[in-house]
Amino acid sequence: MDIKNLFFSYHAKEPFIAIDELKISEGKITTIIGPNGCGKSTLLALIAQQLTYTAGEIYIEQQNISRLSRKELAKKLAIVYQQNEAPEQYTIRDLVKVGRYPYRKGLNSLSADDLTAIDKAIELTGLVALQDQRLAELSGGQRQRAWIALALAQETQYLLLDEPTTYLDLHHQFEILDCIEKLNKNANMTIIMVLHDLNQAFQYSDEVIVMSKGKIIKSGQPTVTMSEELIKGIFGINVQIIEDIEKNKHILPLRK
Ligand SMILES: Nc1ncnc2c1ncn2[C@@H]1O[C@H](COP(=O)(O)OP(=O)(O)OP(=O)(O)O)[C@@H](O)[C@H]1O
Repeated sequence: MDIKNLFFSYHAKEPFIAIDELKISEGKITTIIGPNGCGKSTLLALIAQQLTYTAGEIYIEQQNISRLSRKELAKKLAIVYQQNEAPEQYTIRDLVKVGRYPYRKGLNSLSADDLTAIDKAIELTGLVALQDQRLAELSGGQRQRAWIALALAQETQYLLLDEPTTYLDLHHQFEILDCIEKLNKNANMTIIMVLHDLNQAFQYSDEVIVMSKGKIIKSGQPTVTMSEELIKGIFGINVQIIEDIEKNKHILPLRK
């Protein structure tokens, strides 16, 4: 994905989001990090064409995606928001069926392709046994996986996730991140997500994008990009980057 000269403002004055050039690699996991209010969700929403930018272009495979119809775009790119709402009486399967809307014509019944995509999405998210359970009866982690399954049923190359681990306990946070990693590795999906946990960004991302005040400060491989100095500069906290016996790096926040 290529983003060029992207400008956006919620208010008419100066642009809030200002990005000259940003490339997001296909087939990789890219995580956007940065302090509260720096524009992470706004950037995701701009990529997903949920907000109209004042200038700029976003290309997927040389195609300017602002020119695509909603259905065409929904075949290329799916987004899972931080908070998602659906009728509580829906079962997981009902919800996942919604992901087939870009492929459906009118109110026709589901095609064989639709059913295959729905089954695959439910399987990839580990929800086969729970598929007839109502959303109201699910835990936060199961519910999050159900929304990811809806996005998968869209059969897109790109999956965008806005803070997919919010409100989940540590076990379920890792469950979701492992599920996302599997989608990337096994289904070759390009993942663009927002995370607050810097260690999780470190461990699960091929690339990170560091934002501050609507701008991209740095991007690249996490271990190269996220230095102690950069984290101090962006978040105003002292950290130490340490290595465990398996040579994995971890960010250790220090009290001032
Ligand atoms: N609909 C809106 N109208 C006006 N201002 C908005 C709107 N949505 C967000 N903002 C403002 O834009 C800025 C960026 O918000 P955004 O949600 O993109 O940040 P973020 O980095 O995702 O933050 P967080 O980490 O807190 O989720 C904030 O100052 C926010 O108040």
